[in-house]
Amino acid sequence: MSVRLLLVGGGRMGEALLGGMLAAGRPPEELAVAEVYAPTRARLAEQYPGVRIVEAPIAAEGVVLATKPDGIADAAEACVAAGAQRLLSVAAGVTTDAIGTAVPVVRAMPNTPALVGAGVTAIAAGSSATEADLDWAEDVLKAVGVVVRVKESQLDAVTGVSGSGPAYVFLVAEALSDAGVLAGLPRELANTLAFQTLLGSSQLLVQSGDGPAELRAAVTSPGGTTAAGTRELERGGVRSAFLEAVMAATERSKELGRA
Ligand SMILES: NC(=O)C1=CN([C@@H]2O[C@H](COP(=O)(O)OP(=O)(O)OC[C@H]3O[C@@H](n4cnc5c(N)ncnc54)[C@H](O)[C@@H]3O)[C@@H](O)[C@H]2O)C=CC1
Ligand SMILES: O=C(O)[C@@H]1CCC=N1
Repeated sequence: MSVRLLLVGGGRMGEALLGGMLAAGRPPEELAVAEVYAPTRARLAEQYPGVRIVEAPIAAEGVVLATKPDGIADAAEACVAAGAQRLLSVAAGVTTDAIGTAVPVVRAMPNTPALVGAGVTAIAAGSSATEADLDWAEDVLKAVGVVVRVKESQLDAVTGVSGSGPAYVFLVAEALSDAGVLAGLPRELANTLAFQTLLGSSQLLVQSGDGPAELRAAVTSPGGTTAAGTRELERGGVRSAFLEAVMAATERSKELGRA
């Protein structure tokens, strides 16, 4: 009997999607994971009871391909040979043309906050994928966060912003906490202040409808502490560092697609 959804690759992204879908209430019996690495299979089996954990692809109505970019085309072929009806690839850079299987392919770029239901995923249809395939992909992914539809040509830039984005935010979290310690606070307190500030600021940004410049102005009293701190961030080139980081990640995504 074929499974509803097979995840191929139970690594960091595959597990974020798996954990997020289960937390959102998807029944474990509908899900399977194909993972080549035995210790990972053992860990997943223990952590996610009810989910079928296998070594190689099995027949599935739909498949999420979450192996490394250079293994995606082979994994796709193996899934189609096993009876997959449609594929959703989350690999950075690899185009749907390069995957080029006999079944429809949707390409997506999710991010790891999917694990806590707060991901954002952009999806794009390959040439043989229909609106119904995009609806299917959106249905799978909306359980773990916001889903947006883009042109496939935009996915490298999406990767630079939101696929890799959590790593930039975690770096900011580390730096803000380290700065608190430098200013004399105990680590645990600095972590609480830094992490909750990131969470609260993100919620305010998304929920208030105000733009970041407006919200930043509301924190910045004339001649006050924030203006003094912001001047140092600008002096350190933080804005330009973000521009360069996203451009470098976008370019790297394109390179992965050419490899
Ligand atoms: N980690 C992230 O934040 C994101 C990753 N991605 C994409 O997700 C994919 C996976 O990335 P990660 O999870 O970070 O890598 P990872 O290395 O943590 O996971 C890959 C997993 O696939 C397994 N694997 C390799 N070949 C396989 C095969 N033929 N069949 C079954 N399992 C196989 C590996 O043993 C490993 O557990 C990549 O293509 C990446 O571009 C996309 C968005 C975000
Ligand atoms: O670093 C990477 O290549 C993957 C794709 C986006 C996030 N992680």
